[in-house]
Amino acid sequence: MFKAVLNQKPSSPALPTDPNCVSPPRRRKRFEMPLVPHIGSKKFAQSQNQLNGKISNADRRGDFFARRQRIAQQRKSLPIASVEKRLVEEVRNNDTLIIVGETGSGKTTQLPQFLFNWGILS
Ligand SMILES: Nc1ncnc2c1ncn2[C@@H]1O[C@H](COP(=O)(O)OP(=O)(O)OP(=O)(O)O)[C@@H](O)[C@H]1O
Repeated sequence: MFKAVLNQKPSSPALPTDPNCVSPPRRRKRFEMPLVPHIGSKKFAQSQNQLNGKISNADRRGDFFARRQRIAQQRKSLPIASVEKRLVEEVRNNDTLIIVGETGSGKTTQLPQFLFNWGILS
């Protein structure tokens, strides 16, 4: 029975060979993040140390709000934060988007959160 199913011809032609099938053009784009003082640079390390130092005592006491504030500040300091809105628009407007940015700029950890917050992912 399995063999019989495999030998059956499809009743309609496959989409790619159908001359009447015109697929819409795919929109592709390359998005390059701006270079900003970043991981590996002294300035970035200093800014992260400042952020860590500022609230670390409250953090140690398990202060939820201080911890949340520190995370928010660290997220804001990442290069990807400055292009959040533009990036979300590009994701909306393109079928394929290649995002180029320095290592540690926030592509992996921040982009999914942006897409969730802007209602693109649920
Ligand atoms: N588990 C973690 N704890 C603390 N900080 C983290 C953690 N994971 C990532 N980070 C920090 O978050 C920032 C963004 O990292 P992320 O992995 O999103 O960058 P990326 O652009 O995807 O990097 P890559 O190109 O190397 O994958 C970096 O500064 C990184 O050090």
